[in-house]
Amino acid sequence: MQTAATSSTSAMDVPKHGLPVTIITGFLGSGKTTLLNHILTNQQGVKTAVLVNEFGEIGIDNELIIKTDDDNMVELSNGCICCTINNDLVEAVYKVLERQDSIDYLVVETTGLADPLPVAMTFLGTELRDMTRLDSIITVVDSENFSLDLFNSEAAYSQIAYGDIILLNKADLVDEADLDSLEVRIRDIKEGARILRTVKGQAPLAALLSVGLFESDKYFAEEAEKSDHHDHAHAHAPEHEDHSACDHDHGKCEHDHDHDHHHHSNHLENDGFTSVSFESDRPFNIRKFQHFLDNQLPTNVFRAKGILWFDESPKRHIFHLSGKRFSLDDDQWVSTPKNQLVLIGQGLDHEALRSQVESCLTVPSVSRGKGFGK
Ligand SMILES: Nc1nc2c(ncn2[C@@H]2O[C@H](COP(=O)(O)OP(=O)(O)OP(=O)(O)O)[C@@H](O)[C@H]2O)c(=O)[nH]1
Repeated sequence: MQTAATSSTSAMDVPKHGLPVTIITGFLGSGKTTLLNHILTNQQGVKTAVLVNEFGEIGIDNELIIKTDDDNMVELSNGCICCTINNDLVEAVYKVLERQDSIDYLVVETTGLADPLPVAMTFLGTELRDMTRLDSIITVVDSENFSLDLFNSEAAYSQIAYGDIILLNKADLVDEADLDSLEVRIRDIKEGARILRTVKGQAPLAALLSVGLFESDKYFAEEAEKSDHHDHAHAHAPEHEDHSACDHDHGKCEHDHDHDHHHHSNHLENDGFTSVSFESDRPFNIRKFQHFLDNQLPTNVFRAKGILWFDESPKRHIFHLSGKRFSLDDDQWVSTPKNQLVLIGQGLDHEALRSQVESCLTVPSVSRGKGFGK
């Protein structure tokens, strides 16, 4: 294992030890960003840095995460945190640590398709181990859409299996009996987890943060066992090369996903999920977009999110689709209007979707040029 001395000197000057870290994981659209916003809004006096990793080429989340006083958010570029991001994650955490005077807590939001274990191992198995303290993994579950077999997703299983705290979120959308049976199924996978029922992630922060539920000893034992079974060479940037962590991480990937390290982006098609990202500086025609949603959007699009601009509206519209449910909320534009939309699903026909979305575009109406909507 490479020692910490090989990392950047400035990073090693960081005196901060044991920065508490919470990893928020959970399937696509389960409510991770909503939970994050709940935490950020209610953390009185605690300066929290946020690392966000998103699935899809356009980072919509950085628009959706509430801004606190200090610029505390670092967006990790598109990628699977499990493989591509390992170095970026280490780098990003260093950046946070370097801001020693301001940060008390770190929250990492993974993509909905990430296995949280490699993320945890990045904290435990690299030089970050000495500077951070993994507090817990929080798994957000969409109580309405949750199904382990539906997506045949390894990641979805892993998210439950490694959750220290599991939020049965969207409790408002299902009845009590469904929540009870969901809880039983989840306990089958993860005995002993702290299970809380939430609406919009609204759990008391004392039950979520600084709880000390992550047991690293257990992980090292499990992972050491796994790493005995494979020999894995992986090209991490030399300054952060740490094969104890790397082997562990990618051993899991290899076994689970038949993973090819020369094609990291392929791994993003995790469990068959891919994303189509769409951006335009032209507005949508609202009727055409409605037609797209009602008649064209295939059922294999499981998740969509967008910041939408309609020619007919002066407002900025926040669009979400999770499962079959979609919502459109509005607020004010603070920058020049444009359209950003990400569609995520299994077996998507990228070309068809792109051309359908494109055909919803229209030329901005003349009235807009005269000031309407500005
Ligand atoms: N009814 C209901 N809707 C919720 C709840 N929590 C979140 N939502 C909605 O679910 C949608 C997805 O929430 P997000 O917080 O963006 O989910 P996410 O897990 O961050 O999504 P990805 O990062 O794309 O995987 C949004 O429209 C939320 O407003 C809840 O408890 N009840």
